[in-house]
Amino acid sequence: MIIQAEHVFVEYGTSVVLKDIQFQVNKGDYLNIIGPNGSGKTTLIKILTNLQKPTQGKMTIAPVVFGYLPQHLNQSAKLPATVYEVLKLSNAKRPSNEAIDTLLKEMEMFDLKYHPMQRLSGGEQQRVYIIRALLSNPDVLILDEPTSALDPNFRQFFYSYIEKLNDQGMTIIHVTHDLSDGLRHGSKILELDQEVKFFGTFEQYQLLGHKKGGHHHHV
Ligand SMILES: Nc1ncnc2c1ncn2[C@@H]1O[C@H](COP(=O)(O)OP(=O)(O)OP(=O)(O)O)[C@@H](O)[C@H]1O
Repeated sequence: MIIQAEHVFVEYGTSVVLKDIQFQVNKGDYLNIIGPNGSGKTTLIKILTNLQKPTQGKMTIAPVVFGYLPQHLNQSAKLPATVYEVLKLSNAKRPSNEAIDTLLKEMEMFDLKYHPMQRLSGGEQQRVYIIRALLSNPDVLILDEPTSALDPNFRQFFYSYIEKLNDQGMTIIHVTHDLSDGLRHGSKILELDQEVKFFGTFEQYQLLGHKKGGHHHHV
């Protein structure tokens, strides 16, 4: 067991953002967190990454390494640092140059290694942050809307890459608006709208009449 939420509430003054949340994540799970704007997804991720505490209830988190790919690109994208500097220096683990080069090649970014971040496109910057998250070799990888700036080809490549990591035992937590992305057999779904609307496998979710890709919310 990596994460266990028991009756978790988050309240801001009188407004209840998360209500009686219960779910658990086991090692090797692929969990998709879905729900409309304002449904509490980001708040839940903040609790998982220890940036926020529940108002009530208990969130138990195993002492494992979390990697986090945030929804919004970091402002460091405006700094004159190069791709290499961002990967090497902004990573607590100080990854080896070999590990950096391998991932740069896999993500088709090697030619841009010494380019300043501020001159990369949005999708290229997003790839750099993907590589940075992977370089920390996390036990649990949290992806918050990771593909918003990625073109369809790279998006497909990205998800098959993530599936491979999941096959090797990495736990994946994927926040998304679009269920057509990143879904695979055996993956689980946590549907939020203040409270848990659904928690179970993708197959169970389909049995309830939900279709792949049919879960559209305004972004
Ligand atoms: N610091 C805060 N103070 C008061 N209300 C907050 C605060 N942070 C978030 N909220 C409210 O909590 C609710 C849930 O926000 P949250 O960011 O978790 O939603 P979300 O599901 O991630 O939405 P989106 O899909 O738009 O990213 C929103 O109504 C938001 O206005």
